Amino acid sequence: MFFDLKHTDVNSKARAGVLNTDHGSIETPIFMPVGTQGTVKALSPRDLKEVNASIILGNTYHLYMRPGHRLIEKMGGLHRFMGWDRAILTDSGGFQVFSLKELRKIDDEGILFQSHLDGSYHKFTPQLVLEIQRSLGSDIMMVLDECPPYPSTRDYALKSNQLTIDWARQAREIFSGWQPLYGHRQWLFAIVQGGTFKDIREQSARALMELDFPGYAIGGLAVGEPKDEMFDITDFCTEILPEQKPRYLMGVGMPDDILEAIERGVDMFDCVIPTRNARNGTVFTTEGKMVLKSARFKEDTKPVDANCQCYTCKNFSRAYLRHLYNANEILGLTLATIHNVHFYLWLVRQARKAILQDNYVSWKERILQKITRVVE
Ligand SMILES: CO[C@@H]1O[C@H](CNc2nc3cc4c(=O)[nH]c(N)nc4cc3[nH]2)[C@H]2OC(C)(C)O[C@@H]12
Repeated sequence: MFFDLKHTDVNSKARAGVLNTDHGSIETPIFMPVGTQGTVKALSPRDLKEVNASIILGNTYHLYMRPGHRLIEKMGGLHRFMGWDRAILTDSGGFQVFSLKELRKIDDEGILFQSHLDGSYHKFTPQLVLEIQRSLGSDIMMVLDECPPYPSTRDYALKSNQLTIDWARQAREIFSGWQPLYGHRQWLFAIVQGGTFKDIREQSARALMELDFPGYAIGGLAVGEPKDEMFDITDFCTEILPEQKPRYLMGVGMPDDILEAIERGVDMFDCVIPTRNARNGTVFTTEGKMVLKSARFKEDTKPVDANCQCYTCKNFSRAYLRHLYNANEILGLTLATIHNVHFYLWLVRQARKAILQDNYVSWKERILQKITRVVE
Protein backbone atom coordinates (compact mmCIF):
# COMPACT_ATOMS: atom_id res chain seq x y z
CA MET A 1 0.00 0.00 0.00
CA PHE A 2 1.51 3.29 -1.13
CA PHE A 3 -0.17 5.30 1.65
CA ASP A 4 -1.32 3.94 5.03
CA LEU A 5 -3.59 6.30 6.95
CA LYS A 6 -2.71 5.29 10.53
CA HIS A 7 -4.84 7.70 12.57
CA THR A 8 -6.98 10.83 12.35
CA ASP A 9 -7.04 13.09 15.42
CA VAL A 10 -10.50 12.81 17.02
CA ASN A 11 -10.79 16.60 17.48
CA SER A 12 -9.68 17.75 14.00
CA LYS A 13 -8.85 16.62 10.46
CA ALA A 14 -5.16 16.20 11.34
CA ARG A 15 -3.82 12.81 10.17
CA ALA A 16 -0.85 10.57 10.83
CA GLY A 17 0.13 8.22 8.01
CA VAL A 18 2.99 6.47 6.22
CA LEU A 19 4.03 6.81 2.57
CA ASN A 20 5.75 3.60 1.38
CA THR A 21 8.23 4.20 -1.44
CA ASP A 22 11.06 2.01 -2.77
CA HIS A 23 13.42 4.56 -1.25
CA GLY A 24 12.05 4.20 2.25
CA SER A 25 8.92 4.82 4.31
CA ILE A 26 7.93 8.38 5.13
CA GLU A 27 5.91 9.22 8.23
CA THR A 28 3.35 11.96 7.63
CA PRO A 29 2.77 14.80 8.23
CA ILE A 30 6.07 15.37 6.45
CA PHE A 31 8.14 18.37 5.33
CA MET A 32 10.20 18.05 2.12
CA PRO A 33 13.33 20.25 2.00
CA VAL A 34 13.63 21.85 -1.44
CA GLY A 35 16.57 20.67 -3.59
CA THR A 36 15.72 22.49 -6.82
CA GLN A 37 18.93 21.75 -8.78
CA GLY A 38 19.66 18.32 -7.30
CA THR A 39 20.95 19.65 -4.00
CA VAL A 40 19.33 21.09 -0.90
CA LYS A 41 21.37 24.29 -0.90
CA ALA A 42 24.31 24.22 1.58
CA LEU A 43 23.58 20.66 2.74
CA SER A 44 25.18 17.33 1.80
CA PRO A 45 23.10 14.13 1.72
CA ARG A 46 24.99 13.24 4.91
CA ASP A 47 23.69 16.40 6.60
CA LEU A 48 20.16 15.61 5.37
CA LYS A 49 20.33 12.12 6.89
CA GLU A 50 21.64 13.55 10.15
CA VAL A 51 18.53 15.76 10.40
CA ASN A 52 16.37 12.73 9.46
CA ALA A 53 15.06 14.03 6.15
CA SER A 54 13.13 11.18 4.51
CA ILE A 55 12.14 12.87 1.24
CA ILE A 56 13.39 15.92 -0.66
CA LEU A 57 12.00 17.91 -3.56
CA GLY A 58 13.62 18.40 -6.98
CA ASN A 59 12.48 20.50 -9.93
CA THR A 60 11.80 19.14 -13.39
CA TYR A 61 12.21 22.59 -14.95
CA HIS A 62 15.63 23.35 -13.47
CA LEU A 63 17.11 19.87 -13.97
CA TYR A 64 15.79 19.75 -17.54
CA MET A 65 17.46 23.10 -18.21
CA ARG A 66 20.69 22.11 -16.47
CA PRO A 67 22.35 19.57 -16.62
CA GLY A 68 19.51 18.00 -18.68
CA HIS A 69 17.48 14.87 -17.91
CA ARG A 70 19.31 12.79 -20.53
CA LEU A 71 22.64 13.42 -18.82
CA ILE A 72 21.15 12.50 -15.44
CA GLU A 73 19.75 9.35 -17.06
CA LYS A 74 23.26 8.49 -18.32
CA MET A 75 24.51 8.97 -14.75
CA GLY A 76 21.99 6.40 -13.48
CA GLY A 77 19.17 8.74 -12.41
CA LEU A 78 18.87 11.57 -9.88
CA HIS A 79 19.28 9.42 -6.75
CA ARG A 80 22.68 8.13 -7.88
CA PHE A 81 23.70 11.43 -9.48
CA MET A 82 23.21 13.36 -6.22
CA GLY A 83 24.11 10.55 -3.81
CA TRP A 84 20.67 10.50 -2.15
CA ASP A 85 19.17 7.02 -1.57
CA ARG A 86 15.99 8.13 0.18
CA ALA A 87 12.85 9.45 -1.52
CA ILE A 88 12.59 12.29 -4.06
CA LEU A 89 9.47 14.14 -5.23
CA THR A 90 9.83 16.28 -8.35
CA ASP A 91 7.55 19.16 -9.24
CA SER A 92 6.50 19.13 -12.89
CA GLY A 93 7.83 22.49 -13.99
CA GLY A 94 4.69 24.42 -14.92
CA PHE A 95 4.86 26.57 -11.81
CA GLN A 96 8.57 27.21 -12.17
CA VAL A 97 8.03 28.46 -15.74
CA PHE A 98 5.40 30.94 -14.49
CA SER A 99 7.38 32.10 -11.49
CA LEU A 100 10.79 32.22 -13.22
CA LYS A 101 10.06 33.75 -16.60
CA GLU A 102 7.21 35.77 -18.07
CA LEU A 103 5.13 33.15 -19.76
CA ARG A 104 5.77 32.82 -23.49
CA LYS A 105 2.64 30.97 -24.57
CA ILE A 106 0.20 28.40 -23.24
CA ASP A 107 -2.04 26.33 -25.52
CA ASP A 108 -3.92 23.04 -25.41
CA GLU A 109 -0.74 21.06 -26.04
CA GLY A 110 1.34 22.61 -23.28
CA ILE A 111 3.53 25.54 -22.24
CA LEU A 112 6.00 27.18 -24.64
CA PHE A 113 8.71 29.15 -22.85
CA GLN A 114 12.26 30.48 -23.06
CA SER A 115 15.09 29.09 -20.98
CA HIS A 116 16.16 31.44 -18.15
CA LEU A 117 19.73 30.34 -18.91
CA ASP A 118 20.24 30.82 -22.66
CA GLY A 119 16.91 32.09 -24.02
CA SER A 120 16.34 28.90 -26.06
CA TYR A 121 12.69 27.91 -26.69
CA HIS A 122 11.14 24.82 -25.14
CA LYS A 123 7.66 23.36 -24.85
CA PHE A 124 6.54 21.45 -21.76
CA THR A 125 3.77 18.98 -22.57
CA PRO A 126 2.13 16.44 -20.24
CA GLN A 127 4.17 13.76 -22.02
CA LEU A 128 7.53 15.56 -21.90
CA VAL A 129 7.37 16.40 -18.18
CA LEU A 130 6.60 12.74 -17.43
CA GLU A 131 9.51 11.61 -19.64
CA ILE A 132 11.80 13.99 -17.76
CA GLN A 133 10.61 12.70 -14.37
CA ARG A 134 11.05 9.11 -15.61
CA SER A 135 14.66 9.92 -16.52
CA LEU A 136 15.18 11.57 -13.12
CA GLY A 137 13.66 8.52 -11.45
CA SER A 138 11.69 10.50 -8.86
CA ASP A 139 9.67 8.37 -6.46
CA ILE A 140 6.75 10.80 -6.69
CA MET A 141 6.06 12.72 -9.91
CA MET A 142 3.69 15.63 -10.50
CA VAL A 143 1.47 16.13 -13.53
CA LEU A 144 1.92 19.20 -15.73
CA ASP A 145 -0.56 21.80 -14.56
CA GLU A 146 -1.23 25.49 -14.82
CA CYS A 147 -1.00 27.49 -11.61
CA PRO A 148 -3.24 30.52 -12.30
CA PRO A 149 -1.81 33.85 -11.11
CA TYR A 150 -3.35 35.46 -8.02
CA PRO A 151 -5.78 37.10 -8.42
CA SER A 152 -7.40 35.47 -11.45
CA THR A 153 -10.81 36.16 -12.94
CA ARG A 154 -13.36 33.39 -12.64
CA ASP A 155 -13.28 32.95 -16.37
CA TYR A 156 -9.50 32.51 -16.38
CA ALA A 157 -9.66 30.02 -13.51
CA LEU A 158 -12.34 28.00 -15.34
CA LYS A 159 -10.41 27.85 -18.62
CA SER A 160 -7.11 27.12 -16.88
CA ASN A 161 -8.73 24.39 -14.80
CA GLN A 162 -10.07 22.66 -17.91
CA LEU A 163 -6.57 22.61 -19.36
CA THR A 164 -5.10 21.19 -16.15
CA ILE A 165 -7.73 18.44 -16.10
CA ASP A 166 -7.08 17.58 -19.78
CA TRP A 167 -3.34 17.42 -19.12
CA ALA A 168 -3.92 15.25 -16.04
CA ARG A 169 -6.05 12.87 -18.15
CA GLN A 170 -3.22 12.55 -20.68
CA ALA A 171 -0.71 11.98 -17.88
CA ARG A 172 -2.94 9.34 -16.26
CA GLU A 173 -3.14 7.53 -19.60
CA ILE A 174 0.63 7.48 -19.91
CA PHE A 175 1.01 6.42 -16.27
CA SER A 176 -1.39 3.48 -16.68
CA GLY A 177 1.17 1.81 -18.97
CA TRP A 178 4.13 3.01 -16.90
CA GLN A 179 7.52 1.28 -17.12
CA PRO A 180 9.95 2.82 -14.60
CA LEU A 181 13.53 3.17 -15.83
CA TYR A 182 15.52 2.14 -12.75
CA GLY A 183 13.50 -0.68 -11.27
CA HIS A 184 12.01 1.35 -8.41
CA ARG A 185 8.33 2.31 -8.51
CA GLN A 186 7.28 5.83 -9.42
CA TRP A 187 3.95 7.33 -8.27
CA LEU A 188 2.03 10.14 -9.98
CA PHE A 189 0.13 12.89 -8.13
CA ALA A 190 -2.57 15.08 -9.63
CA ILE A 191 -2.82 18.77 -8.76
CA VAL A 192 -6.11 20.44 -7.82
CA GLN A 193 -6.49 23.94 -9.20
CA GLY A 194 -9.39 26.41 -9.42
CA GLY A 195 -7.93 29.54 -7.84
CA THR A 196 -10.02 30.82 -4.93
CA PHE A 197 -13.33 29.72 -6.51
CA LYS A 198 -14.80 26.86 -4.48
CA ASP A 199 -17.10 25.56 -7.23
CA ILE A 200 -14.15 25.36 -9.64
CA ARG A 201 -12.01 23.72 -6.93
CA GLU A 202 -14.77 21.11 -6.47
CA GLN A 203 -14.99 20.55 -10.24
CA SER A 204 -11.21 20.10 -10.36
CA ALA A 205 -10.99 17.71 -7.39
CA ARG A 206 -13.88 15.51 -8.59
CA ALA A 207 -12.58 15.29 -12.17
CA LEU A 208 -9.11 14.30 -10.92
CA MET A 209 -10.53 11.80 -8.43
CA GLU A 210 -12.37 10.08 -11.27
CA LEU A 211 -8.96 9.50 -12.86
CA ASP A 212 -7.87 7.76 -9.64
CA PHE A 213 -4.36 9.03 -8.77
CA PRO A 214 -2.24 7.64 -5.89
CA GLY A 215 -2.05 11.13 -4.34
CA TYR A 216 -3.43 14.65 -4.72
CA ALA A 217 -1.70 18.00 -4.44
CA ILE A 218 -3.49 21.25 -3.73
CA GLY A 219 -1.91 23.74 -6.14
CA GLY A 220 -2.54 27.36 -6.97
CA LEU A 221 -1.95 28.51 -3.39
CA ALA A 222 0.92 30.27 -1.58
CA VAL A 223 1.09 32.58 -4.57
CA GLY A 224 0.26 35.83 -2.78
CA GLU A 225 -3.35 35.23 -1.69
CA PRO A 226 -4.34 36.20 1.89
CA LYS A 227 -3.55 33.48 4.43
CA ASP A 228 -7.20 33.04 5.46
CA GLU A 229 -8.11 32.35 1.82
CA MET A 230 -5.27 29.83 1.55
CA PHE A 231 -6.53 27.97 4.64
CA ASP A 232 -10.19 28.23 3.60
CA ILE A 233 -9.50 26.72 0.15
CA THR A 234 -7.26 24.06 1.69
CA ASP A 235 -10.00 23.12 4.17
CA PHE A 236 -12.53 22.99 1.36
CA CYS A 237 -10.36 20.75 -0.83
CA THR A 238 -9.55 18.24 1.92
CA GLU A 239 -13.30 17.83 2.51
CA ILE A 240 -13.59 16.48 -1.03
CA LEU A 241 -10.31 14.62 -1.60
CA PRO A 242 -10.17 10.88 -0.80
CA GLU A 243 -9.45 10.22 2.86
CA GLN A 244 -7.20 7.22 2.06
CA LYS A 245 -4.93 9.17 -0.31
CA PRO A 246 -2.15 11.61 0.69
CA ARG A 247 -2.74 15.36 0.35
CA TYR A 248 0.17 17.65 -0.57
CA LEU A 249 -0.11 21.44 -0.15
CA MET A 250 2.47 22.83 -2.60
CA GLY A 251 4.88 25.54 -1.53
CA VAL A 252 3.75 25.88 2.09
CA GLY A 253 5.16 27.42 4.13
CA MET A 254 6.05 29.20 7.36
CA PRO A 255 6.02 26.91 10.44
CA ASP A 256 2.64 28.25 11.61
CA ASP A 257 1.15 27.82 8.11
CA ILE A 258 2.16 24.16 8.15
CA LEU A 259 0.55 23.58 11.56
CA GLU A 260 -2.69 25.28 10.42
CA ALA A 261 -2.76 23.17 7.24
CA ILE A 262 -2.09 19.92 9.15
CA GLU A 263 -5.19 20.69 11.23
CA ARG A 264 -7.09 20.99 7.94
CA GLY A 265 -6.06 17.54 6.72
CA VAL A 266 -2.81 18.07 4.77
CA ASP A 267 -0.08 15.39 4.91
CA MET A 268 2.84 16.74 2.82
CA PHE A 269 4.60 20.10 2.53
CA ASP A 270 7.51 21.73 0.73
CA CYS A 271 8.85 25.27 0.93
CA VAL A 272 12.09 27.16 0.30
CA ILE A 273 11.63 29.22 3.49
CA PRO A 274 13.76 27.17 5.95
CA THR A 275 16.69 26.92 3.51
CA ARG A 276 16.34 30.41 1.97
CA ASN A 277 15.92 32.16 5.35
CA ALA A 278 18.91 30.25 6.78
CA ARG A 279 21.09 31.69 4.02
CA ASN A 280 19.84 35.15 4.92
CA GLY A 281 20.61 34.72 8.61
CA THR A 282 17.10 34.05 9.93
CA VAL A 283 16.55 30.91 11.99
CA PHE A 284 13.41 29.37 13.50
CA THR A 285 13.51 28.19 17.12
CA THR A 286 11.16 26.80 19.77
CA GLU A 287 11.21 30.30 21.30
CA GLY A 288 10.50 32.14 18.04
CA LYS A 289 12.22 33.55 14.95
CA MET A 290 15.75 34.94 15.33
CA VAL A 291 17.76 37.26 13.04
CA LEU A 292 21.23 35.97 13.82
CA LYS A 293 23.01 38.87 12.11
CA SER A 294 21.78 41.37 14.67
CA ALA A 295 24.31 42.96 17.05
CA ARG A 296 22.43 41.71 20.11
CA PHE A 297 23.92 38.24 19.52
CA LYS A 298 27.51 39.53 19.27
CA GLU A 299 28.61 38.00 22.57
CA ASP A 300 25.78 35.56 23.08
CA THR A 301 27.31 32.25 24.18
CA LYS A 302 23.98 30.38 24.03
CA PRO A 303 23.16 27.94 21.23
CA VAL A 304 20.65 29.03 18.60
CA ASP A 305 18.03 26.97 20.46
CA ALA A 306 18.70 25.36 23.86
CA ASN A 307 15.88 22.86 23.19
CA CYS A 308 17.31 21.74 19.85
CA GLN A 309 19.37 18.55 19.35
CA CYS A 310 20.82 19.45 15.93
CA TYR A 311 24.58 19.55 15.19
CA THR A 312 24.54 23.35 15.08
CA CYS A 313 22.84 23.81 18.45
CA LYS A 314 25.00 21.16 20.12
CA ASN A 315 28.32 22.63 18.99
CA PHE A 316 28.15 26.37 18.26
CA SER A 317 27.06 29.67 19.85
CA ARG A 318 24.89 32.44 18.45
CA ALA A 319 28.00 34.67 18.60
CA TYR A 320 29.90 32.29 16.33
CA LEU A 321 27.08 32.05 13.79
CA ARG A 322 26.71 35.82 13.75
CA HIS A 323 30.46 36.11 13.13
CA LEU A 324 30.25 33.65 10.22
CA TYR A 325 27.46 35.69 8.62
CA ASN A 326 29.34 38.96 9.04
CA ALA A 327 32.48 37.35 7.62
CA ASN A 328 30.52 35.88 4.72
CA GLU A 329 31.76 32.42 5.69
CA ILE A 330 30.17 29.46 3.86
CA LEU A 331 30.01 27.46 7.10
CA GLY A 332 27.42 29.95 8.40
CA LEU A 333 25.04 28.99 5.60
CA THR A 334 25.51 25.28 6.29
CA LEU A 335 25.08 25.52 10.08
CA ALA A 336 21.95 27.70 9.87
CA THR A 337 20.44 25.49 7.17
CA ILE A 338 21.10 22.34 9.22
CA HIS A 339 19.26 23.97 12.10
CA ASN A 340 16.27 25.27 10.12
CA VAL A 341 15.66 22.01 8.24
CA HIS A 342 16.05 20.10 11.52
CA PHE A 343 13.52 22.47 13.12
CA TYR A 344 10.93 21.94 10.37
CA LEU A 345 11.33 18.15 10.53
CA TRP A 346 11.20 18.18 14.33
CA LEU A 347 8.01 20.30 14.20
CA VAL A 348 6.12 17.89 11.92
CA ARG A 349 7.35 14.92 13.97
CA GLN A 350 5.98 16.57 17.13
CA ALA A 351 2.73 17.24 15.27
CA ARG A 352 2.49 13.55 14.39
CA LYS A 353 2.96 12.55 18.06
CA ALA A 354 0.19 14.96 19.10
CA ILE A 355 -2.14 13.57 16.42
CA LEU A 356 -1.55 10.00 17.65
CA GLN A 357 -2.43 11.19 21.18
CA ASP A 358 -5.58 12.95 19.92
CA ASN A 359 -4.48 16.30 21.28
CA TYR A 360 -3.24 17.99 18.09
CA VAL A 361 -5.31 21.20 18.48
CA SER A 362 -4.22 21.90 22.08
CA TRP A 363 -0.59 21.06 21.18
CA LYS A 364 -0.75 23.37 18.16
CA GLU A 365 -2.17 26.27 20.19
CA ARG A 366 0.62 25.89 22.78
CA ILE A 367 3.49 25.67 20.33
CA LEU A 368 2.15 28.53 18.15
CA GLN A 369 2.37 30.85 21.17
CA LYS A 370 6.12 30.28 21.21
CA ILE A 371 7.30 29.76 17.62
CA THR A 372 5.53 32.85 16.26
CA ARG A 373 7.47 35.18 18.58
CA VAL A 374 10.60 37.11 17.55
CA VAL A 375 13.61 36.42 19.79
CA GLU A 376 15.10 39.82 20.84
C1 LIG B 1 6.79 32.53 -6.50
O1 LIG B 1 6.40 32.63 -5.14
C2 LIG B 1 7.07 31.75 -4.30
O2 LIG B 1 6.59 30.40 -4.48
C3 LIG B 1 6.65 29.72 -3.23
C4 LIG B 1 5.83 28.57 -2.94
N1 LIG B 1 4.50 28.69 -3.43
C5 LIG B 1 4.09 27.75 -4.29
N2 LIG B 1 2.84 27.67 -4.75
C6 LIG B 1 2.84 26.66 -5.66
C7 LIG B 1 1.83 26.20 -6.51
C8 LIG B 1 2.15 25.17 -7.42
C9 LIG B 1 1.16 24.69 -8.38
O3 LIG B 1 0.01 25.15 -8.42
N3 LIG B 1 1.54 23.74 -9.25
C10 LIG B 1 2.80 23.20 -9.25
N4 LIG B 1 3.10 22.24 -10.15
N5 LIG B 1 3.74 23.60 -8.36
C11 LIG B 1 3.45 24.59 -7.46
C12 LIG B 1 4.44 25.05 -6.58
C13 LIG B 1 4.14 26.09 -5.70
N6 LIG B 1 4.91 26.79 -4.79
C14 LIG B 1 6.27 30.81 -2.26
O4 LIG B 1 7.12 30.56 -1.16
C15 LIG B 1 7.88 31.77 -0.93
C16 LIG B 1 7.14 32.57 0.12
C17 LIG B 1 9.29 31.43 -0.53
O5 LIG B 1 7.88 32.48 -2.19
C18 LIG B 1 6.74 32.12 -2.90
